[in-house]
Parts: sequence; structure tokens; C-alpha cells
Amino acid sequence: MEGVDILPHERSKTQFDVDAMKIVWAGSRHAFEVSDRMARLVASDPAFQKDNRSRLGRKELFKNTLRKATYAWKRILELRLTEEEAGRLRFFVDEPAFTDLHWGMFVPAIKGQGTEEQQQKWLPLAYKMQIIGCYAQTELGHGSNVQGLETTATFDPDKDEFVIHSPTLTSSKWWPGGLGKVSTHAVVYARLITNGEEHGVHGFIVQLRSLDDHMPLPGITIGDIGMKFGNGAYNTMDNGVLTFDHVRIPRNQMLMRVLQVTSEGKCVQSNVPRQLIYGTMVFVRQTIVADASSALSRAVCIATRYSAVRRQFGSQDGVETQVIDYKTQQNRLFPLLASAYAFRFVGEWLKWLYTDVTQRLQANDFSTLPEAHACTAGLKSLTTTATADAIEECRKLCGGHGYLCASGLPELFAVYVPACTYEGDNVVLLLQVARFLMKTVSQLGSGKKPIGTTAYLGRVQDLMQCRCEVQTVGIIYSINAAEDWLKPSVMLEAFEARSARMCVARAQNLGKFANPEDGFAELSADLVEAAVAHCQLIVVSKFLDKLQQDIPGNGVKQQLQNLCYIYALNLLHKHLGDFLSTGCITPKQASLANDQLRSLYSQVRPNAIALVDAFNYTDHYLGSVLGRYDGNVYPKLYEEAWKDPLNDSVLPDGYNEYIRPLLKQQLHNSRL
Ligand SMILES: CCCCCCCC/C=C\CCCCCCCCCCC/C=C/C(=O)SCCNC(=O)CCNC(=O)[C@H](O)C(C)(C)COP(=O)(O)OP(=O)(O)OC[C@H]1O[C@@H](n2cnc3c(N)ncnc32)[C@H](O)[C@@H]1OP(=O)(O)O
Ligand SMILES: Cc1cc2nc3c(=O)[nH]c(=O)nc-3n(C[C@H](O)[C@H](O)[C@H](O)COP(=O)(O)OP(=O)(O)OC[C@H]3O[C@@H](n4cnc5c(N)ncnc54)[C@H](O)[C@@H]3O)c2cc1C
Repeated sequence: MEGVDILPHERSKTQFDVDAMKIVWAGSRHAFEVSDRMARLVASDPAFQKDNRSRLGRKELFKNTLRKATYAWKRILELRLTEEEAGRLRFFVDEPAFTDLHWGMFVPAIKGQGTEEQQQKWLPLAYKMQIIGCYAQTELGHGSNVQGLETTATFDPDKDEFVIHSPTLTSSKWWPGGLGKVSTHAVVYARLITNGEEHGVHGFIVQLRSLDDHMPLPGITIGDIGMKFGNGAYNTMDNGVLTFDHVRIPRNQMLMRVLQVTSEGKCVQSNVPRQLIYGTMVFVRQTIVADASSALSRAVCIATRYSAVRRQFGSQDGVETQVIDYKTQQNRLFPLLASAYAFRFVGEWLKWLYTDVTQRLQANDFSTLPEAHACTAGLKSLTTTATADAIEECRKLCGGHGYLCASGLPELFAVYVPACTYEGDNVVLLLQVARFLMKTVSQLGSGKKPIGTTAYLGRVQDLMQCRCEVQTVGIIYSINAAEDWLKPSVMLEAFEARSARMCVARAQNLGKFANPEDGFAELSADLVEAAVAHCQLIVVSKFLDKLQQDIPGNGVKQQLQNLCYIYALNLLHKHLGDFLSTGCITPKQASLANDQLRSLYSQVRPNAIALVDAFNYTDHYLGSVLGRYDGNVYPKLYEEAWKDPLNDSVLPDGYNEYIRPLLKQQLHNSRL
């Protein structure tokens, strides 16, 4: 069968309604229609072409991004796009740009931390992009430790101004996207000092460049921090360095929703908790979780289509085996496909949680903020780590051709992998989750009932009572056959028990230390494992919740069920040590889980292509010869190779200087 016939043949085997699945993936029919329209708009406009990105030098690449970003903004205004449509358009343009930080961090920081008055002054300017902003928190010497930032904001009551200053080299702002060459303004995080006293880190709106000629204002030094990992990729962004030499700003440019500074330099705490200063990070972490499913599904779409097209070995009659039919390929690929769906649904739920906490905050209810912080931090960490690893796995699943830029995977990896670091290093964020969990466990004795995602810890007492029995029989008595693993309550119980037991065991170990902080530092690697177990439980439980909903479309629910159990059983297999050592399941039950997993792979196999078609990605967005919708891989790969600048001429530049003399010399030597 020819390449172009394979994918249609695969599609003919589909056992579910793909159009209905597209709507489930998008979240609603409306969301699907908006997304589909924006994808086509971008794909059909030559201004958004992106296939030469990895071949451009930095300056050319950056200028190209400026052109695209400003053209996108022009189209948004011309077409009067809604916020939702603009967001989807940005998504399909698929190129990191200064606008991401302006809309994604500068605007949310003012909204979340500015007073009404400040919002009224700054937001209209930002919404019209009459000013362009970035988020300047990280410094050369400090990123994770926000309280360790060195930039100072000292109040001068005589002039009613703050003096922003970088006292050391390590206090230089370092990394903010959009800062290097574009932003006119920044929300700068600095230590507040009034009347000689320190009041912690706060945000300040600082103008950086002239709105007339774009030159840095007096006392400000700015530049780009240099090339980053990979060609193209995140090099479209001007991550910058910034220092202040006693730069003065009016008092009303400190973001004062949490703390007000009066003209006498007195600090007045509002009823809003201090943690709200970290609020922009909570918002962005939530968007990063939703983004993880996009990046992962894109890689999986490429690897799945190519695995169906690619054949190796097994030829009796001249037709080799499609590599997607090898169980080892399925065992590597299908859990990633399942993860893409799992992250999609947990992302939807997290968006709901974030909206809920925001509404509560507006009504001065701060009770769910710690949980929102733990969930956004933990899920950001879990999903970005898994996605970065998965993109690399997809590259390997595509064999040698995956290493070509034409596969789209190297650039996707390079642009994605910093998500494990930005918005909080993934390990640092898991330690935040661990703190939250240990605090929750420590309060169990006082009768405080845990709620939300930690409600299961309230049942910990019961679980621990079974401990003597578990060593031999496990706590889940109802698993005696492979199919028993397909019961939602059983799966949930296994993941809850594992996480609860890991948390309680860590809490008990912490109790052995005289100083809890010493204990936390000593046991931090174990604590991170408990945090991972808790976050995996959240993903599994939200996928199971999704299956409880009414899901229309022939066969759609069945496919989602298969994927949900593949996601959970694969995790169980990978973390078997946790499940066995905590006595949650027996080795026999683990073996049954594995049998069930293999059986689910066989059920997914005929639907694999349709399950990635349901992402509804255009070839423009995928940017991959291997992942083409039509499966016409080899002719296009061949065609693509000839586009490389090295093939512009038969003889390469440098032939006369280097190759010719070398060959002549060898000829000369061989004659000797
Ligand atoms: C093409 C153009 C088209 C035009 C387009 C138009 C439309 C487009 C539309 C939309 C586009 C939008 C695109 C959006 C995309 C966004 C782009 C993202 C790019 C990424 C850029 C990256 C940015 C950054 O990286 S910014 C810097 C991030 N930095 C960090 O994350 C630092 C990590 N460190 C920390 O968070 C903290 O320091 C810490 C938490 C690790 C420790 O802090 P510390 O004060 O020491 O805290 P601790 O004592 O441990 O805790 C104190 C208590 O506070 C609680 N807590 C901590 N953090 C939070 C929090 N965030 N929220 C709530 N509570 C928090 C903590 O639990 C403690 O509580 P307790 O009760 O006292 O125990
Ligand atoms: C592409 C990109 C874009 C960015 N954009 C912005 C931006 O727009 N604005 C902005 O302000 N910042 C931005 N950043 C900075 C980013 O937020 C920080 O790099 C990030 O928060 C990590 O901090 P760090 O670099 O200080 O890492 P470090 O904290 O120095 O981490 C180094 C290592 O130490 C470990 N570590 C650190 N602390 C602990 C601990 N307590 N316990 C155990 N291990 C620990 C980490 O796990 C890691 O392995 C960006 C970064 C990147 C890569």
C-alpha cells in the first residue's frame, strides 16, 4: 500500500464518531468552531508561514517575529476578534513573542495586584497596546527564591517617589520575555523599603523606554540575554537583562492591592493575603497546564501518523509490518496519547478551579487559595515534565527521521522544554505541594477535615488501620481478574491509598526530627515523590469524573474509557514500587493490571489515527512532514531535503578552500 493510501485505510477502521470527539477535545461545539476557524485563518495566510524558522539567523528571526506579532494584532483589530478568538489565533500562529508576556503576565499582574484606580489608569493603555509590558521578577542571582530578590524600591517621602535600584550585578533583572528589545513598561518586583524598614517584595510599574524614540530612559540599561537552546524555538523571544541606577517613579506606581504606602511612607496592610503578590504566577501556571495537552497532542499526532506509515521487518509477502503494530511501539506511544487526553481534562478542571478561586477572592473569601496554589503548582510541574519527556520519546518513536527538523519535533522540544523551568522550577513547585500536603496531614489529628483534592486524606485513618493485613493481601479485595481494574472505584481507591500512605509515612518520618525545617530538607526527595503521587491522583480522578458526564457521539465514551485506564494503568506500572511498598496492591494484582493494559492497547490500535485526528490540527500548525494528514511522507521528505540551502549549489562553499586541497594531497600521498 502507498503512503497516501495508508492513513485513509487506517481511518476506515475507526469505531467511533470522530467529529463528536473533536468537540469533546475542544471543550464545546462553540470552542471547536472558534478554534477551527482560527486554525484555517492562520494556515491560509502566507504571512504566518513558519517553515523556514530553523534556518534563520537571530536578527532575521526576531524581526520576522515582530512582523508576525504586529500583523496578528492588526488582523485581530480588523476582524474585531473576541478575546477567545484572539487567543486561538495566537495559539495557531505558534511563535513565542513579546505579546505573550504583555497579555499573559503584564496585564494579569495589573489586574490582580493593582487597585481599582491603578487598573483604570493602566489597563486601557495596555489593552490598546499603546504601552507594551513585561513581567520583570527573576534576577541573575535569584529566580526560585522570590523573597531573595535584591532590587530595591526605597520610598522618598520628600518627593513622593520610589527609587528603584539594582545594588549588585546579581540583582540585574534577567530572563523577562519581551524585555530585551520591545517592552516600554514592566511590572518590576523589588524589596520595598520605607523609613529605613523592609516590607518584602512587591510589584511596581516602571517605564523603561521612551514612547517617542524607544530609547531606554535615564538610569536604565537594557539588552537581550543571548541565544537559547535550539534553532528558531524560543529565540523568537527577546528575554532580557535590565539594571536600574536610582530610577524614580511616582508613589502611585507601586501595585497596592495588598499593601498601601501612604505619602508619609506608612505601610497599611489591606485584608487581602500577602500571597496575592504571587497571583500572576498562579494564573499563568494554570494556562501552562492547558498548554501541555496541546504540545503533547501535537507530538503524539506526528508520532502516531508516522508509526502507521512507517514499516520495518516482518516481510513474508513483500509488505513489511507497520511499526505501530509492534507492542513495544504501542507500549511507548499509547500512554502518551492517553496522557494528552488526561491533561486536556485536568486542564479544563483547573481552569474551573482558577475561575472559582478568583470569584471567591473578589468576595474576600481567601479560603481556597492554598489549594489553588498547590494544584496549579503541582499540575504545572507534573504535566510539563511529562510533556517534555514525551516529545523526546515521540522523536525516538519516529526513528532517524524524527531527528530531522522537517519532523517538527526538534523545534517543538526546544520551544517546550523551558516550561519545566519557567513559572517555577518543577522540583521547587513539587516541594510547595509537599508542604501543603504535610500541613494537611498534620492537621488531621485536630479534627480539621480536609476538603477538595485532599479530601481523601481524611480517610487516611481507616487506610492505616488496614496496615497489618496489607502486606499479604492488599487493601483492594475486589481485584481478582484483569477486568476488575476497569472499575472506576477500584482505580480511584488504589491511587488514593498509594498517595495517602506515602503522605502519612513522610509525615511520620518528619515527626522524628527535632526541627521540622531540617526534616523537610533531609527528606525532600521522598517528599517530592509523595507530591507526584498526589498530583497523579488528581489527574486520574478528573479523567474518571469526565467519564461520569454525558458524552454524546457513537463510541466516544468507550474510547475515552480505554484512554483513561491506559493512563492510570501505565502510571501504576511505572510506579509499581510505590503501590507494592505501601501495600496498596499485591504482586498478583499488579500482574493483572499489566494484562489489562495490553488488552487496552489492542482496543486502541484500530482507532489510533482517528484519536489523533480528533485534535483537529492543520498541517500548518503541526509543521511536520512525518505527521502530514495525508500520510504522503516519503515524497515530501525527499522534496524537503532539496530545499536546504546546502543544496542550492552542487559544490558547497568551501570546496576550493578545503575539500579540493585535501583530496589533491591524498592523491599526491598515494602516488608516493
Ligand atoms: C501573535 C500575537 C497576537 C496578539 C495576541 C493577542 C491575544 C493573546 C491572548 C493571550 C495570550 C496569552 C499567552 C499566555 C502565555 C503566557 C506565557 C508564559 C511564558 C512564560 C514566561 C515565564 C515567566 C516566568 O517565569 S515569571 C517568574 C516565575 N517565577 C517563579 O515561578 C518563581 C518560583 N518561586 C515561587 O513561586 C516562590 O518563591 C516559592 C513559592 C517557591 C517560595 O516562596 P516563599 O515566599 O519563600 O514562600 P514560602 O515561605 O514557601 O510560602 C509562603 C506561603 O505562601 C504560599 N504561596 C507560595 N506561592 C504562592 C502562590 N503562588 N499563591 C498562593 N500562595 C502561595 C505558600 O504555600 C506558603 O503558605 P503557608 O500557608 O504559609 O504555608
Ligand atoms: C525561557 C524562559 C523564560 C522566562 N521568562 C521569565 C519572565 O518573563 N519573567 C521572569 O521574571 N522570569 C522569567 N524566567 C525565569 C524563570 O522564572 C526562572 O528561571 C525559574 O523560576 C527558575 O529559577 P532559577 O533560574 O533561579 O533556578 P534555580 O532556582 O537556580 O534552580 C537551579 C536548580 O536548583 C534547584 N533548586 C532551587 N531551589 C531549590 C530548593 N529550595 N530545593 C531543592 N532544589 C532547589 C532547582 O530544582 C534546579 O535544579 C524565564 C526563564 C526561562 C528559561
